[in-house]
Formats: sequence, C-alpha cells, structure tokens
Amino acid sequence: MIEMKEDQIEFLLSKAIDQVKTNGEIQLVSFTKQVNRIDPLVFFEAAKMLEKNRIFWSSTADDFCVVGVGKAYDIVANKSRYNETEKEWNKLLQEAIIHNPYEVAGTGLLALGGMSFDPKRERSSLWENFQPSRFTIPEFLLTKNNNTTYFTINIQVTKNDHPKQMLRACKQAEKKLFNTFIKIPQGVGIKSKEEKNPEAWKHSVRLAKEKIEKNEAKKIVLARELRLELKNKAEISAIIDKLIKTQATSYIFAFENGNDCFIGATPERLVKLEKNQLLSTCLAGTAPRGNTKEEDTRIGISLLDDEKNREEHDFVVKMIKRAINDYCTDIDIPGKPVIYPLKNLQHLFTPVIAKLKDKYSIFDIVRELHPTPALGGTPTEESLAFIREHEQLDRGWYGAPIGWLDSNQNSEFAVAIRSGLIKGDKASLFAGCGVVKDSDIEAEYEETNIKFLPMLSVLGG
Ligand SMILES: C=C(O[C@H]1C=CC=C(C(=O)O)[C@@H]1O)C(=O)O
Ligand SMILES: [Mg+2]
Repeated sequence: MIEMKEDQIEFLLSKAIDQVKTNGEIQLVSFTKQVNRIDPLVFFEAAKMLEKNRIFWSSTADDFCVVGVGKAYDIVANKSRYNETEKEWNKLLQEAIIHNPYEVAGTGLLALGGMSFDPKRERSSLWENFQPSRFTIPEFLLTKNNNTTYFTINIQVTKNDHPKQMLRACKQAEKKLFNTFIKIPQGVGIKSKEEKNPEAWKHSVRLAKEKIEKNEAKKIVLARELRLELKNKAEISAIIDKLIKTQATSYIFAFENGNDCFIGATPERLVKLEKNQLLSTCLAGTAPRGNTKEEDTRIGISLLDDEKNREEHDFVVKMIKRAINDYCTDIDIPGKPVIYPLKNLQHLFTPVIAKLKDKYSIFDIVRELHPTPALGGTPTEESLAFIREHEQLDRGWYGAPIGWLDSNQNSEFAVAIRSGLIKGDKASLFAGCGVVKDSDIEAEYEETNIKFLPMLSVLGG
C-alpha cells in the first residue's frame, strides 16, 4: 500500500496555498491512497454523519463503484453547458496539484454530475435544487474498481488556509467515513400513489401519432410521472441497497441535494471512454419478462422480430452511428439487435464500439449523442419541440446524461431513466416510451407502467 506521509501532504497543501496567494486561481489539491475493502454503501451511509451531499454511482457489470461526499468544487453551467463545463474542467486540471500513483479509472480528481434533459424548458419547482448542469468534484471519494478500493481527498485551497488544520479536519472526517459498524436502514414503504394526468398523457400520444402519420416526425418519446407519498422520510441507502439487489445489470445512481435525491437504476449506457476506447449503447424497444423460461424466451424472440419495436430501435442505431461518425474511427455496430433482459422487462440492445479521434473529448460525444431517439425522437429538433409543447412534465434530470469523468481521460455517462426524484417523504417517478407510427396508445401506457416498476418495487409499491 503506497501511502503519502503526512509531511508530504502538508508540503503539497503549503505549495497550493502559496500558488493561490500569487495567482488567485481556483486551486485544487487531490491525494489518493489505496485502502482496505469497505462496502461502498456502508461508506455512503456513514457519510450521513458529515451532513454533506452524497453521490452514489455503480456499474455492477464492471465491479465499479464511486461514492462522492461533499464538494471541493461545483462546475455549474447554463446555456452552452458542454463548452462551459469542459473549459472550466480543463482549467481546474491545469492548476490542480494531484497526487495519484494509481492509473486506475475513477480515482483521483474526478467530477460527478448531470444535467437537465432540455435546457430550453423552463425549470419547475420540482427540480429547483437541480441546476441545468452541475458536476461536483467531491471532497471525499471512495472508488471500488476491480476488487481494489481507493480513497481520495480533494480540497479547494484558499489563501487563509492552514495545512495542519486542514489535515486534522480530513483525518476526523476520514475516521467517521470508515466506520464499518454502520447498518443500512430499512425502507419506509408507500402510503399513496397518484398517476399524474394519465388521460392527458394518452392524448399527447395520440397527437404524436397524428404528427407521425402526417410525416412531420418519425418517432417521439413521451414521458409521464407517478407521484408517491411515502410512509416516512426516504432512506436513500435503503433504496440503493434494494436497487443493487434487484437490478444487477443496471447502473445504480443517486445524486443528493439537501432534502432531494435523484435516484435510479438505468440499463442505458450513453458512452464510456477509457482513453480513446469508446463504448455506447442503442437501447430501445421493450417487452415484459415471461413467467416461465419458455414464455420469457418466446417473448424475447417475438420482440426481436417485432416490426414496431425494431423501428423504435433502429432510429436509435442510425442516429448514434451518424452522431459519432465524424468523431470516431473503427466504428463497429452489429446489424441486428440482441435481447437485454432486466428484472421487470426486456429490451432490444445493440452495442457500439469505436475509437475516439485524438482531438475530441467526452464533452463532444455527450453533446452529439444527447438526446438519442431513445429519449427524444427522430428528427431530434421536431421531437423536442413536440415534447416541450405537449408533455405535462418537467423532466429535469430524468432522461438526461449523468455520469463521471476523471483527470486521466476516463469517463462514463448513462441516460437517467428508471428513476425518481425523492423529496423527503414524497417521490416522483418517471417513465417514457417511444411513440412510432404503429404505436398502440394503451400498449404504450402499459409499457410505461412496467418501466415504473424498478423504482416502485424498491420503494415498497
Ligand atoms: C424512456 C424510457 O425508456 C427508453 C429506453 C429504452 C426503451 C424505450 C422504449 O422501448 O420505449 C425507451 O425509448 C424510460 O424508461 O423512461
Ligand atoms: Mg417502447
């Protein structure tokens, strides 16, 4: 275990303080060490003691998990959010003093965050605590990658700081965070459920179909909301715990903001970058799971051959192919989808592999990909305009890119679906579906009902 000595850390902090005194720039100091294994969820629960916002992210398939606590710095952006964020991130990296001897993805100086689905839509009070785009460099970060665990402390240094005091504060926080006696609380259960305007939603599906019949669009994704009242204030770690246990092939995420928490289990990768290796996913087209193995296989086979679902899916494949074409080489996309099974439903899935050209970054790709026709539609602008006009819901961060990036050019973004916004003892769950020319309104309605299940079931519904 390589660990930095205290006097070395003190030296780095003093150096950083001196730099702030001379150039007045935002100065981050980051140091990482390997630590003994700890359950990231126990760490997340222990972090409650510090009364700071927490972020949870796991990609179960890769045995990868990061937990962020507090903020060393927030990159908040508005209108041209990709450019603004990239510029600020690069500037922070340029000035930062980073001690991270491990070239391991997800360790060291890292930002976690997300953005709203549509920056042109006015923000409603539901999402008042979630900016149009925010990436947090957490003060404390636990990373679990391939069975090894790392702990990073990120500090924004100011000119009046004292290295010794800072070190003492860090050590105290660290002690609290690594309290392994912490127990994960129980869930709280649901008191009541209310579907928000199901008839108005069905009407908007009818209007979307009419628009498609008139050839003004080919696909429009429409979402709706399920409001819940919980029996008590939600326990975020209890929800994460259940999501991990029930949604083994999804990303599990939680972004806390005071009393609010945006949380979910999404199967949809937007993009993963390891240096220049790019992975993306086309995921659209849905059917339920069967009750027996035979029924399940039969449903899967008919989903693969179903014209309506294939059309929904193929719009996504075409768009992603086109979107990355100028930015990548060696693009490999199979000609046919396969089945991606989840606990409550199954999807059509086409993986995308490519190499990112040197001059481009994760921000270029996220900007080009979002929203794919799995969440927006085809053509993009027409479908977005329709959603703005007819959807009864402020999507906020639902359906938008969420993820992380580190200082070693690794990053991963998912599309925030199968999710909900928790506000104390209230919750709003979101689910949408792709409307195409052969859509049946009642069948689409049923599809959204199944898509509520991953969140609904872990909340006790
Ligand atoms: C919009 C959602 O799902 C998308 C992703 C996969 C399949 C979809 C579908 O078949 O309609 C949707 O495009 C959602 O879960 O809220
Ligand atoms: Mg669908």
